[in-house]
Amino acid sequence: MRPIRIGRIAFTNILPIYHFFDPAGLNVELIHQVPSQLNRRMAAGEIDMGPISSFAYGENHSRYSLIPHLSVSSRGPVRSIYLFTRQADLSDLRSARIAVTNTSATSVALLKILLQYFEGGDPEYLTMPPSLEEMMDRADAALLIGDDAVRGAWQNPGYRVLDLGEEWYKRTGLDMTFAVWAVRDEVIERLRDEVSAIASRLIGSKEKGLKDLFPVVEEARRRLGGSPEFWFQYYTGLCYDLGERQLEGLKAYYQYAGELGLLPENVRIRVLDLPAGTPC
Ligand SMILES: C=C(O[C@@H]1C=C(C(=O)O)C=C[C@H]1O)C(=O)O
Repeated sequence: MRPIRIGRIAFTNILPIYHFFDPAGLNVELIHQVPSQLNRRMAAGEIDMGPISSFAYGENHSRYSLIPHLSVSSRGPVRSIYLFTRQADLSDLRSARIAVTNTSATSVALLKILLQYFEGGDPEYLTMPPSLEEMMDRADAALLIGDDAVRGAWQNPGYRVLDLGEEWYKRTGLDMTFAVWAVRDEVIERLRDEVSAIASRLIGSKEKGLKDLFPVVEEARRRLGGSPEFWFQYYTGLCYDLGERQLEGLKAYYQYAGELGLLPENVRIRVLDLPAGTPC
């Protein structure tokens, strides 16, 4: 039987879930990609389960289900989804030209919700590879996510940096879920026990990673540099659960995205009934 193909986000944000993930005894293959590629490959049937943009779940809600207790979420600042701008506030960008990274789906739609729904703007968007310098050469502001956002903030040559997790929280008071763990329904129908075993192993490795953050922080530093304090703050500021507060934020995000015509209306969130985890 061919292995179950599991996605893995090619950013340090995911390390607390995967650092201790031991695939021994499971027939799996790990596929590392940026979120937009994971979204595309999951939709094409080339990945069976794994993290995708919450936005991509919304596009495919009729044929995907969610693995419980796993997400990449924040309540307030996320510290790796940044809009770099020459202006002071989001409201100054109502008719700006904004470059958005081609690695994201959730955050691009989140920016549209913030600017169009909450600020009444109508900016022009330009999708580009994640290079802060080239983006700012062509636009008034640049949206970066993941490691590109972290590096961009460290190298920032003087732009104002707006954290989209914080901007969402200020306007809604809700958590924001950027990535969810999805599985294609067709895969569950064939391989329910295998999916369940992998999900339990991932939830277990996350609990170990969050309890024992030090090696996770060391791996992040090996990959990107930065101080231990930075990474401890980063990882403890993120929430990796999919509890009630995250689901409430996700529902609101789908509602706004539906109203703006970015996603279908009435996205249905279906979470598989699998073992319990620890809520944020
Ligand atoms: C917190 C993050 O969440 C992410 C943002 C995503 C998106 O915008 O589509 C998708 C997956 C997550 O990696 C991040 O990338 O920094």
